[in-house]
Amino acid sequence: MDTQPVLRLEGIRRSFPDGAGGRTAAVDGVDLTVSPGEVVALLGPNGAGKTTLIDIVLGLVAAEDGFVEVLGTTSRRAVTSGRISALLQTGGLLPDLSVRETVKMIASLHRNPRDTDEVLAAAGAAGFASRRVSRCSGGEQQRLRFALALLTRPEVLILDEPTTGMDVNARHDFWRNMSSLADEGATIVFATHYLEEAERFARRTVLMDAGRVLADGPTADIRRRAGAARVTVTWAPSDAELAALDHVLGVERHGARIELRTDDADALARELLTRTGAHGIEVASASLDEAFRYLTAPSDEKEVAA
Ligand SMILES: Nc1ncnc2c1ncn2[C@@H]1O[C@H](COP(=O)(O)OP(=O)(O)OP(=O)(O)O)[C@@H](O)[C@H]1O
Repeated sequence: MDTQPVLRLEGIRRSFPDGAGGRTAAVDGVDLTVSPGEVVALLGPNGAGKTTLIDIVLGLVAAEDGFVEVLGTTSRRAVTSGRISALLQTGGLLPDLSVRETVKMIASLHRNPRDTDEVLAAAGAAGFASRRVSRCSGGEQQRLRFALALLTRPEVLILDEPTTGMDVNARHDFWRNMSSLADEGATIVFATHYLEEAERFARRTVLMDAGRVLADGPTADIRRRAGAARVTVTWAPSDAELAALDHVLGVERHGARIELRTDDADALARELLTRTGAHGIEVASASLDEAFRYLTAPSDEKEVAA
C-alpha cells in the first residue's frame, strides 16, 4: 500500500501587504501532513488563512518560507498530472455556456477525461445540465465546479468552502456525493466555517485561526474539547467543591444558579446529583457557534472563572 503522504507542509509562512505599510501574516508557520484516504476539515473563521494555505498547496500562491510536497512532488507537477483537483470558492465559469457545454469544453483540455454525463451525475448537476451558467444559482455553479474537479479522476480533492451558496438539500446531496468519493478511497481536504460540517464529514479537523493551527486531531476530540454541553444547577459550592468536580471546562454563576461547561454532561450530572447538594438540573448542548468561539478564544478566557 502507498503510505507516502499526500500532503506534506512544513513551516509554511505567507504574508501580504496590509495596506498600511506593513504586512499581515496570512499563514504563520503551519505544519500539516495528510495521508492517503484521509478526510480532513480545515476549520476556521474568516481570515484564518485557510484559502491561502489551500492556494499554497495548489501552487497558486508561493510560500515565503517552508516546504511543500504534494503526492511526493511539487504542487505544480501534482496539479498538472490531474492527480489532485480543486473546487475553489470562486473561479472563472463562462456565463454563456450551458453546464454540459462547460464540462465538455474543460474535458477536451484533459488527456483522459471521465465521461461528461458521469461527472455531471456524480456532482449532482445532471438535473440542470442544459441550463446556461448565467442562469444557475450560486449552489448550482458550485456543483458545476465540482463536476469539473472530478474530470481527471483525482486521488486528492481540495475544496474551499464547497457548500457556500447551497441550500440545505443541496448541501446534503453534495456531502453524500463527497462521502461516496471518500469511500472509494479519495483523499479530501476541505475548508469550512462550520464545525457541524467538520463533525459530519471529517474524521480529522485542523482548527486554524490567525494563520496558525490551534488544534489538529480527531474531530470528535476537538468537539469534546470545545465543551459539548452546559449543565446548570442550583448550588452554592465552595471553591474546593468546585475544584473537585471532573469534566468541568468553565463555570459561570448566575445568582443561585451555576452553569458548568462540560465535556461529559452525563458524568458531571451524575456526580452533581449523587455527591453534592446540587438540584434543579438542566442540560443543554452547546451550540456549534458557541463551541467554536470557545475553541478560538484566547486561553485566559477559558480559565474557570468562579
Ligand atoms: N491577496 C491578498 N492580499 C492581501 N491580503 C490577503 C490576500 N489574501 C489573503 N489576505 C489576508 O490574509 C489573511 C488570511 O486570509 P485567507 O483568505 O487565507 O483566510 P480564510 O481563512 O480563507 O478566510 P475566509 O474564510 O474568509 O475565506 C486575511 O487577513 C486576508 O485579508
